Amino acid sequence: MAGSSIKPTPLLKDELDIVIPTIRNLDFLEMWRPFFEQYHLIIVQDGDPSKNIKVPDGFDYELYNRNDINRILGPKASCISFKDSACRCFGYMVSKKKYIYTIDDDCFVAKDPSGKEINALEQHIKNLLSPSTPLFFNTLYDPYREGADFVRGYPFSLREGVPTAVSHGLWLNIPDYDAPTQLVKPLERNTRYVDAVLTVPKGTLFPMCGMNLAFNRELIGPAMYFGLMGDGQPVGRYDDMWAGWCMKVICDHMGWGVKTGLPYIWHSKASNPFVNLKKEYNGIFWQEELIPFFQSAVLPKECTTVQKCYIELAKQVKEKLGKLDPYFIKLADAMVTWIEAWDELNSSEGKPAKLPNGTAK
Ligand SMILES: O=c1ccn([C@@H]2O[C@H](COP(=O)(O)OP(=O)(O)O[C@H]3OC[C@H](O)[C@H](O)[C@H]3O)[C@@H](O)[C@H]2O)c(=O)[nH]1
Ligand SMILES: [Mn+2]
Repeated sequence: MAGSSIKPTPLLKDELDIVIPTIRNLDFLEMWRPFFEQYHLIIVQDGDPSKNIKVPDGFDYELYNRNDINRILGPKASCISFKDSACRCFGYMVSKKKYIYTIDDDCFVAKDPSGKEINALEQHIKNLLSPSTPLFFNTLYDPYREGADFVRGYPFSLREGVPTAVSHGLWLNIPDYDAPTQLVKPLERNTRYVDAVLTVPKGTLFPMCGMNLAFNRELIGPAMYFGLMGDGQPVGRYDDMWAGWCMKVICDHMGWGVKTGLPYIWHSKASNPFVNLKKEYNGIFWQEELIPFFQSAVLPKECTTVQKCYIELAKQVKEKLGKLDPYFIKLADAMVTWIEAWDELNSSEGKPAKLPNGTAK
């Protein structure tokens, strides 16, 4: 019998949204079409709302520009950054799905060492649907992967693992370096494909990059606020870092896991290191204080939901980081506004009506 031409239904087809921040164009979607076409896209158009962003035919999407964000959130729109990829978190807020995958518009399909095209989304879904092991390190990496397992000495009481909240993918070609590193090593390219998925151990922070990132929105969505960055703010390119530090403290508190490693994407554009240095310089200085803050952050046992954890964290940011710079007082307030907006849009009566395939109502 001739091979069936029926395409298998992609995993989580109706339970996952792909969120793309863009200030450029969406031509990269052509390369992702085989992997993305059956998923719903949420495009967050940054910059000039009067610019028309063309979405390639055949994709099911909703597109939000700054006018839409202002219309939907009203005064609470102040917590969504402008002129920074941090705007992507608006897409997380308006989604109704259980899972989110977010990808930058200069990220393309990479190839594994055998030359096979990598379906990054499929790998992220596998990562999210299998447990994490933050409480005890498995030296053979992901024990739930085909052909691997827990090694001798791994406590059986811990082999069930914990729910996975975040899957952090990596990048071939242009690595996600900060500006100083980019300036020192302008020609460095990441050519090393490491065939591993690791759980970030409990109590350990890491620099989360938003370029190739997936998460369980029902678990950790309210903590995935990408902060106040870009236009009118003293810092940029710390959007995903801020979210990653808040997220990890909350995941550790809630007993959830965070994975990093596969899948790889091919990152094609190196952003301008001098522009990046201007955006980053406060962040590079402040992070020497921010990391000890997050490392020592304790959430009381009364914080039984992500929203409660996040509000408590915002309180501690205001109390302890407000003296570092008044920016953190503004950021702490924006964190609270984010949760208020999240709860407003995600309570049953608060959802904005949507048009299929196009801009929001
Ligand atoms: O003002 C802006 C600038 C960019 N975008 C969109 O964000 C995505 C990332 O932009 P780009 O590829 O130019 O920046 P990178 O330096 O490579 O990105 C890294 O650092 C910033 C972010 O944390 C990002 O996630 C990192 O990968 C891209 O889709 C742009 O169109 C924007 O919306 N507004
Ligand atoms: Mn990029």
